[in-house]
Amino acid sequence: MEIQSSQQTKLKISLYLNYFVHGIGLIILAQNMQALGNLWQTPLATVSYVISGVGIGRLLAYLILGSLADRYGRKNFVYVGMLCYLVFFGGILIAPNIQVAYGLAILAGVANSALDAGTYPTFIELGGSNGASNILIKAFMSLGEFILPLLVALLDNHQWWFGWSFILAIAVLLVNFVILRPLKFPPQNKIITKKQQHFTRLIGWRRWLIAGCLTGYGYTSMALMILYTQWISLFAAKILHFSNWQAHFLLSLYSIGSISGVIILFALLSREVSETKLLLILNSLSLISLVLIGWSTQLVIVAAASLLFGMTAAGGVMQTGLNLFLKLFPQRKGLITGVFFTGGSLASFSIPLITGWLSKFSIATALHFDILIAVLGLLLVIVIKILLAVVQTPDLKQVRKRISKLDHWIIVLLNRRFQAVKLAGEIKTAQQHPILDTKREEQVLEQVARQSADQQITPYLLNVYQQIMQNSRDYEAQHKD
Ligand SMILES: O=C(O)C(=O)C[C@]1(C(=O)O)C=C[C@@H](O)C=C1
Repeated sequence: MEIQSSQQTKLKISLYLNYFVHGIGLIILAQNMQALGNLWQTPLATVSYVISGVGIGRLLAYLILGSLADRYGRKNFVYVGMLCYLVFFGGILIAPNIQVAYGLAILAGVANSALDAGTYPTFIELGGSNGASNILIKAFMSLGEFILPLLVALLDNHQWWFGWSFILAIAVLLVNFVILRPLKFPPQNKIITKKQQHFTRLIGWRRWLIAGCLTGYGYTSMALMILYTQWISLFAAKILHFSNWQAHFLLSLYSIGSISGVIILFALLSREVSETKLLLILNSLSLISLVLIGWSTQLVIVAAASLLFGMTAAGGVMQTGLNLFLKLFPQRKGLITGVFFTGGSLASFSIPLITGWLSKFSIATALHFDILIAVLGLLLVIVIKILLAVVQTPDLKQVRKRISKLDHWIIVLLNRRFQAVKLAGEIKTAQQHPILDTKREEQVLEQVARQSADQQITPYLLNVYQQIMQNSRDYEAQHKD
């Protein structure tokens, strides 16, 4: 069931459009603090408290929605994300008080989680080159984050209603609903490449360790960016004694670096450059640039290092980590997306708290903490690289141990299946229905084909199931009275 390439392009555009809206959603509350404060008749600090609801929503929803997305289909979750955002953008404009606004902010966090759980796995399942498309998600988010402040300033200059920026987001979402509705998503959970099959040889503690490292990487990769964007301007002004303009310009350089980083990374991943190699290079470079920022006092060096840091730490390196994670665990892509971004959400939540405390010693300490995070991130990537390099074919004894463990579960489940089948047989006898139900058997086989994780295995699974059902019928016939 290949999707036509024109359909694929439409699907990609539609998924990207959502992230343009998401980029707007990320900063729309912060950009309209004054107007919203007036609307709810509350001070700015209270509006800022509402913004924290988004983080809570994400933390609550990522794991739950991620695992559900594996069961109920990607498209439904993209819909849920869009719908939640629609309610958020519309609701904020008419929220009667701060409590309702807080609830809506939580909903924005849920929207974020649902979109991610539906979208990232889909891009991987569309196949193609190394998940390069996932990197462009970052570019569309940046586009939204770039356009919104300009729009807010335009509305403000003309003293027009601030709500128009919310209406823009609603309009894009509505148009996107129309675009998305007829589009087909790729089949879920197929192991596609030879390389991915190679990774299924990774068993036992190594598999768990890699999963742990990649989850940790979800935390460090997000923490790296959050910390820098929060403290760099203050650090430059107070510690390096740069002018106010220079201090803020560092953040702009970081953004320019980030956007060029996305383009470079997209090109490299499209050329099938290995993800682990990229992670290693990018994390080493961001560590070097942070060291330069932390210890140089020269404007030119700090400025160049900020550009490099944006390029390497905020140019899609997080998405690259997730791509790798998804390829290693292709059966539960939704759940993996949820786990990875839960790490990221924990970073967004904890870094402001930790660095707030560190800044009591000095702002330099807060910024230098980013170097520690960069070292940690690099170490995680090195461990991942080593573990993947030593993936070897396990010996016969190990494989058989694994087969025996799996057989144990299969037997438990088959026992339960036969018990249920017996019950079905008793009901059919009572209602005078025949034992054989061809239509039902077709449904069972369809479900097997749909849920199979690997298309190459599907015909064998279908054979096994035909045998199981034949034995079920025999069992039902034997216990008829
Ligand atoms: O669903 C039933 O009616 C069953 O008896 C179970 C079952 C099965 O094994 O799945 C067995 C025989 C029928 O032909 C259809 C399905």
